[in-house]
Amino acid sequence: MPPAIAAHSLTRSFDGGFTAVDRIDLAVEPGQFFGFLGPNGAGKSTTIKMLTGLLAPTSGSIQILGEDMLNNPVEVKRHIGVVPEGMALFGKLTATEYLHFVGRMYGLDKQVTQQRTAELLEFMGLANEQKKLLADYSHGMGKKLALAAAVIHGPKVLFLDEPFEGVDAIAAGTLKSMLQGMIARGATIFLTSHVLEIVERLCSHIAIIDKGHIVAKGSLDELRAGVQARLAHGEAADPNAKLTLEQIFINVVGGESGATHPEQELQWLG
Ligand SMILES: Nc1ncnc2c1ncn2[C@@H]1O[C@H](COP(=O)(O)OP(=O)(O)OP(=O)(O)O)[C@@H](O)[C@H]1O
Repeated sequence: MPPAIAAHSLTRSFDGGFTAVDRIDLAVEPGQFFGFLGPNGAGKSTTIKMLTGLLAPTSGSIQILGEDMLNNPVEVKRHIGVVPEGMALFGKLTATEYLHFVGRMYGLDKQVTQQRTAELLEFMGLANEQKKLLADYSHGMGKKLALAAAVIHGPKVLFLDEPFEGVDAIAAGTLKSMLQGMIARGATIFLTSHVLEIVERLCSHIAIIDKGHIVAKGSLDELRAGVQARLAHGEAADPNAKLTLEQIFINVVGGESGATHPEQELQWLG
């Protein structure tokens, strides 16, 4: 079986010559819950936009479920769902109108679209907000609706850019169990999040991008072993300590960040 997501030497430069994503390779196997991590500005959203056909790469290749994204984007988009950065909702529609539009756009018939719309709005706790225009939705409500829209056609591969940002704890719990249910039924999920406790609980495999380069990838245990081996050379390391994902992340990308030395910074601040 081909990987659910494969990218080879994927690169994106912007005007002025700045390269946000620099020759990255990714392979996500079917059924994996994959966490894509990195500091602010590392290139996560740019990568997701390329993988989902929202942004053309400068160079490199992308295959989704063995299908070439760049040569056959329409076929690929049938099988994927995406919650992009910024969500891209239509402010002048209600939630029901929006989900009907998205469902029909994916080719679902009217009855299935209506049924799934009602189920999704109920599931997301938005059933009482059906008359409100999306422009008047709160940020968290918009996130939940964007996720509903991303799954209405039952995608095999789901891309989520910060799905838990601004979502309350109860809804986050509901979303997590929905995503785990999708994985149990064979879907593949590619997710970015700065909430590392959630990523640690959900994701079996992880890649970390920093300044456009992949600096670590593998299963959580492989990443842990890599950092542990590096730390073993230092004096402060406890070889028996089980590193959290946050500790792994900070070890992999935190070295140059001013935030790791807060006592040296902003002395004038209170
Ligand atoms: N359209 C654009 N034009 C110029 N530069 C851009 C554009 N889009 C993104 N960038 C730059 O590319 C780099 C990567 O941005 P990206 O949004 O992919 O980061 P990110 O890892 O998702 O960050 P965050 O965690 O803060 O959301 C940043 O330096 C950003 O300023």
